[in-house]
Amino acid sequence: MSSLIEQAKQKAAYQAVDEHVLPTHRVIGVGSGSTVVHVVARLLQRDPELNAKTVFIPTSFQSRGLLLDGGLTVGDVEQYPDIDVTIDGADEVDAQLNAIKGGGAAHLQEKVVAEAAKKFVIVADYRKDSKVLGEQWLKGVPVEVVPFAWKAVLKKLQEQGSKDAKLRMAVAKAGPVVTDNGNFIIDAPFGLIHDPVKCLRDIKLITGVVEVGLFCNMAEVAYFGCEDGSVTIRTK
Ligand SMILES: O=C(CO)[C@H](O)[C@H](O)COP(=O)(O)O
Repeated sequence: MSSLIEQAKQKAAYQAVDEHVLPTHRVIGVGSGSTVVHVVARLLQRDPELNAKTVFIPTSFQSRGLLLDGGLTVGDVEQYPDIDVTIDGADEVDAQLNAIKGGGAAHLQEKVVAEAAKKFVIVADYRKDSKVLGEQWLKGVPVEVVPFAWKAVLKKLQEQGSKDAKLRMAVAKAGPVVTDNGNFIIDAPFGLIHDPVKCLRDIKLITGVVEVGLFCNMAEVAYFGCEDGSVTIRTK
C-alpha cells in the first residue's frame, strides 16, 4: 500500500466496519470519498450470504459505483428510510465529534443518509483529527447552493464573516463543480469554528442554500487511523 495516510484510512475503515456492521443489520448507509473505498473493501470481505441479505444505501455517484462494482445490492432512502448504520469519511472532526464534510461535494446526500441511520460512524486518518473545526481544514465549509442563487449566497456568506468564500471550480471542466444533485458548491472559510451549531444555522437560513457541510451532533463515534498504525476511537 502506497502511504502512511492510506494505511491509516484502511485501518480506521476496517475496524469501524468490524465493530459496527453487525450480522443482524439489513440496511447499511455508505458514505463517499477515498476512505470509504476501504469501507466497501471490508464489506466485500464479509460472508457473501450475509451481504446478499443486505441493502446498501450509497451517498453519491462514486459510492454507488463502488457498491455496484462489488456486486452489492443498492437502494435509496425512499425505499429504505430506516438505516441500521451509516459509515462515512470526513474532512475534519472536532473534540465533540462535529464534522466538516463536503470536500467531495457529496454532503447533501451524505447528511440525509446519516440522519436516516440509527448510528452514524465516521472514519478518517490522523490529519482530520482536531480540537476545533477550522484548525486543519482550511478550505472552508462546503455549502451546496442552487445555481441561480450562487452570487447572492456568496455575498451573504461574506457578510457573515467569510470574506474569502468562493465558488468551487472544476478541474477537468471549464466552470464550476456541479454536484450529483445539479447544484454548485461555495467553500466558505470562517477561521476557527468554536460554535459549529450557530455557524450551521446562520448559513442554512440563507435562501438558496441547499445544505451545509457541517455535521453537528450527528456522529456517535469516530475512528482515526494514526501514523503509528494504531486506531484512536472517539465517542460522544
Ligand atoms: O465529505 C466527503 C465527501 O463529500 C468525504 O467524506 C470527505 O471529503 C472525506 O474524503 P476522504 O475520505 O477522501 O478524505
